[in-house]
Amino acid sequence: MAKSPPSLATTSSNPLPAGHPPVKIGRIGVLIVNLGTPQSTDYWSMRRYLKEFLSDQRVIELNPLVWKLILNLFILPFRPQKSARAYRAIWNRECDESPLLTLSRAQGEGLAKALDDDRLVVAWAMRYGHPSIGEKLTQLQDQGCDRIVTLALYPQYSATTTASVHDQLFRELMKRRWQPAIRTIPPYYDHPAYIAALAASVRRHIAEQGWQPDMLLASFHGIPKAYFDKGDPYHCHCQKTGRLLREALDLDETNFQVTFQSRFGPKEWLEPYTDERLKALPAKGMKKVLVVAPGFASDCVETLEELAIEGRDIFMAFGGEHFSCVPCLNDHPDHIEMLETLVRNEISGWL
Ligand SMILES: C=CC1=C(C)c2cc3[nH]c(cc4nc(cc5[nH]c(cc1n2)c(C)c5CCC(=O)O)C(CCC(=O)O)=C4C)c(C)c3C=C
Ligand SMILES: [Fe+2]
Ligand SMILES: [Fe+2]
Repeated sequence: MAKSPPSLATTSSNPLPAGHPPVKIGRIGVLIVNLGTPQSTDYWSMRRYLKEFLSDQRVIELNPLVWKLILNLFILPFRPQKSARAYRAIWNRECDESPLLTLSRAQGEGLAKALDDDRLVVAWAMRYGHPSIGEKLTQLQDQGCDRIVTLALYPQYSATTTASVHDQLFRELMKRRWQPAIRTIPPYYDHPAYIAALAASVRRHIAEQGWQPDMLLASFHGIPKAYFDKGDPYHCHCQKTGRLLREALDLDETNFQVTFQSRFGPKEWLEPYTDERLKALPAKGMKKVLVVAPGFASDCVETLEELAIEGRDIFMAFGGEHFSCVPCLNDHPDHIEMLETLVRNEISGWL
């Protein structure tokens, strides 16, 4: 049942100097944020996206001047073509957009419907590219939100992702005279509703495909090992999600493993690497493999291409027989309900 905003101060109840724009207050903005994705798969769109992403010092912790040189000389002339091939293989041709964009919109709409309250305004944004955090912040304030709760759609905290979203949010706030009050939702890697939604998605997928896997790999995006050594809690969060999911599915270490994918650059990243594990499993008699990607709130190039296409090719080339990927939680009702629970819990003190 939709409720009215508690107080909406307008020019009639709150006289303002002549020419001052009307002031609306009293609503709560709910801003969900994912990583971002290219607008198109042409060279310049890919390059723009990669440049913004890879210029973030939370993502690449090298000396900024040295990295700028490497990025411009050795990465941006080549990487856009390589990435574009991957994106073309999974592009949503019906809407002519990246799947991550389609799914983020669906999540925003699903959450707005689930919350169904006139005091709340739901928006979705991307850390890199569009729709940006700044654009959405302006829209929320224009709609009378003087309190904003943000939810970075990364269940496991990492400085490379969650902190980067928060950095950008506060960078945007630095430009504003009248800042809203802010709450940021904590990482939810061990939330019972998240684990239950993941476990249900695995069980559903096994029932649909009709074969029992010899091994379930829980593949998370990697980060450089050096970041973990310096104290990033991401690895621990992934391990805890993995253990809770394994327990929820009643599996043990012989048929469930946590692995890390998406290595970028020559340095060491978190191990074990997903592709190396996929190569090794058939020789150990594990020829039926299922992969779930609990760290990704939405299917994206990393799950649809790197796991479902490249991962399958690798596994089959090394003697695998059955391979399948569990879809991410996306806009499934279990996921929307879990996001709704996180938001309601965080804003309960504001209502
Ligand atoms: C040093 C580089 C990278 C770090 C560190 C990193 C961390 C990280 N990323 C995600 C989630 C996603 N990454 C995605 C794509 C992607 N990631 C990197 C590099 C790093 N990521 C690149 C260069 C790309 C682009 C694709 C490519 O060229 O390979 C995506 C998908 C976006 C999409 O459009 O579909 C997601 C999601 C996490 C969770 C994470 C650290 C925990
Ligand atoms: Fe990434
Ligand atoms: Fe990748």
